[in-house]
Amino acid sequence: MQLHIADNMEELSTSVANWLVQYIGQVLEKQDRFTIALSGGSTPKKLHELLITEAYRDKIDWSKLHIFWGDERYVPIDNELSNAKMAYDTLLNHVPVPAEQIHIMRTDLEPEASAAAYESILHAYFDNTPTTFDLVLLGMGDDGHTLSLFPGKTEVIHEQQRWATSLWLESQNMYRITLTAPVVNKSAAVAFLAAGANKAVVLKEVITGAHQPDVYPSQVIRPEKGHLMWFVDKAAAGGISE
Ligand SMILES: O=C1O[C@H](COP(=O)(O)O)[C@@H](O)[C@H](O)[C@H]1O
Repeated sequence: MQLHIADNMEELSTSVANWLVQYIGQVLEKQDRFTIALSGGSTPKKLHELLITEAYRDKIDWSKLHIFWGDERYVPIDNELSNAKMAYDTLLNHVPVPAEQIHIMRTDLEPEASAAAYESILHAYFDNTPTTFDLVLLGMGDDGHTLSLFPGKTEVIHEQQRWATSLWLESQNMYRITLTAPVVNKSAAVAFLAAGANKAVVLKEVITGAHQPDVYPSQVIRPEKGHLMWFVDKAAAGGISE
């Protein structure tokens, strides 16, 4: 595991953007597509905004990117809570990724049908490849959740077979659709982005504490062969050092 600590959100997003440009370029020297799962929430917004600036936009061959999501809130795509809407507004509406290479988690189907449809897409992409995604970008909530793997949602946290599933979240009165650990842990690289002092206590437990994935679901993310990176700001790092 590699831990990168930036001074603030701006620097954190810049480090990830620089690393991303270099990593995508390196992967595309060996293959003709780059598969990436985006995260939702608020943390990636700054990164997205940077990637569409002149400094970065032309350094990425967007035509070769294939876009997925790590999880989705079961709301219509024009709802402010939609992870897909956030990514379109801040990134995808501004870069030339072919529409047929963008795979949203659908919320116009029943939650379980949507998860099953997503799994079919994932299997079509990855059944004959040694790894799944080239990169999964993840966030972490201040309760330790990542994707839509929330504390106490034991069955979903410990899922072994399915690559995508749906779940009901009482606390938010909402269904979620999420990738599961088996498909994420087969990725070539996973990068967590976390910022803010409200994440410090949990981040320390996730990275340095005992393995308790039911309490801290982010701990279930352990790529089998791929790289695991954490990009965090000083506030989230608290007392942890690189
Ligand atoms: O609900 C969610 O939250 C996490 C963390 O979001 P953040 O606002 O703290 O960055 C996010 O990674 C996930 O995709 C999203 O559905």
